[in-house]
Amino acid sequence: MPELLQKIPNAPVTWVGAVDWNVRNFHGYKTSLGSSYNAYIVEGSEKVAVIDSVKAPFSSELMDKVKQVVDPAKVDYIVCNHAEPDHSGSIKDLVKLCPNAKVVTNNLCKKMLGMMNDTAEWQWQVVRDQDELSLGDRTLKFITSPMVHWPESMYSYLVEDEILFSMDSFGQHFASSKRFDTDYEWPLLLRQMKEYYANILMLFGKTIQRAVKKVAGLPIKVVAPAHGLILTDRIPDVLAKYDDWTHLRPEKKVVILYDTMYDSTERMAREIYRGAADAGCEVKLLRLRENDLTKVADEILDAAGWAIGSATLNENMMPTVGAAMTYLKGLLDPADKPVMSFGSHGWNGKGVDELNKMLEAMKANVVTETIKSKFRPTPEDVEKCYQAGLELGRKALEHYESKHTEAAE
Ligand SMILES: Cc1cc2nc3c(=O)[nH]c(=O)nc-3n(C[C@H](O)[C@H](O)[C@H](O)COP(=O)(O)O)c2cc1C
Repeated sequence: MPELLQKIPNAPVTWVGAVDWNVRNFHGYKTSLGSSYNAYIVEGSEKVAVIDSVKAPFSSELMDKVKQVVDPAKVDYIVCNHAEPDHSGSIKDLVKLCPNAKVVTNNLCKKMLGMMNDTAEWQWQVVRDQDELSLGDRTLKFITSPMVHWPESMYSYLVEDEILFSMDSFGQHFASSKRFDTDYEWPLLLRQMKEYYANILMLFGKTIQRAVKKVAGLPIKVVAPAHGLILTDRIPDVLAKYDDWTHLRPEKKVVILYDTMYDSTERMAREIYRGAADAGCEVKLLRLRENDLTKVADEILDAAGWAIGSATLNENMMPTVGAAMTYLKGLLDPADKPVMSFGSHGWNGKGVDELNKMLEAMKANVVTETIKSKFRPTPEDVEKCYQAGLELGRKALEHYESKHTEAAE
């Protein structure tokens, strides 16, 4: 498919990745617009490097594209920035296709690739932070970026053309025949980038801040991530958004997550909604039966506060609520956003008790007493929910102020 080879303008770099039009579930993440696995060829005057590879089912596509750009025997280096199989899954085939190529990566990534592949025959060039590799008239520089997204993650930087190969950071799950941010309106790019950040990177805010600081002094004309569109025009906008997201700097927004069997918990959720809205917050009400975890993470990322409610089912919370809590426990650390819990039960209310144990385990910032109702909420329960919503809304606004004041200092 030669039409899908795309060059980065004014640079000896060709995109040779694969577009995954049909993926709708990426280890649980609902990828409504599909994705892409981006790989690149850099042609220096003396040496040629392939940067990253694609998910194994797309391997033959990558091999065909590499052959269209260069004689595989003339590929000197295969750079691996991240060992996750969606980017490293075809390295084994590249190694076979390019008999003279060394796999260039850091020591930890080398070890991980060894645990995922039979690497006995691979030739290696192990690099460290800030090492440079000459391709003749071009230079690749390697910048380690641990925990963006795994411990072995690193950036590659093409010095002369000022291109940062940013691996998972600044990526988006976005299938397209177009390759650049200039091909789309900002709101769509932003939506895909935020959803990706929330679901893949939210836990790594601090390590991403460190990595961004490490490359902040470099001139960067192009950010070429391992998923989605390549950034040329929108780099400052994206960096500003990453600054907000990595600091979990919220909007004035409260998100209420809940599930219900016979609507009593929903009645409570609606009253909390009324209270938080009266406090001055935008409020989102998400019933977890209908809203997937991808949406939950996306909404929580920029929430200043949240509430979580469940009916009691068989002495536990509802499974949809348990799934949301498990997902959020992984993504929210520290869980300093103000939160409250609530729910309806018939006789022992163990569902909300279990929910509270999970809030405790995630060291959540619980700001109101739990509200439990027996079957249908009484007028007193309804009033309690309204007041708790009001309080949650106020705490959320305080949280918003403190996060934005921190930023201004
Ligand atoms: C299948 C089933 C299992 C239940 N298990 C429990 C239970 O273990 N403990 C309890 O207190 N209530 C239990 N209940 C009662 C519900 O929690 C109660 O009806 C509650 O009001 C439901 O809230 P909802 O209207 O938000 O769905 C159960 C109800 C159903 C239908």
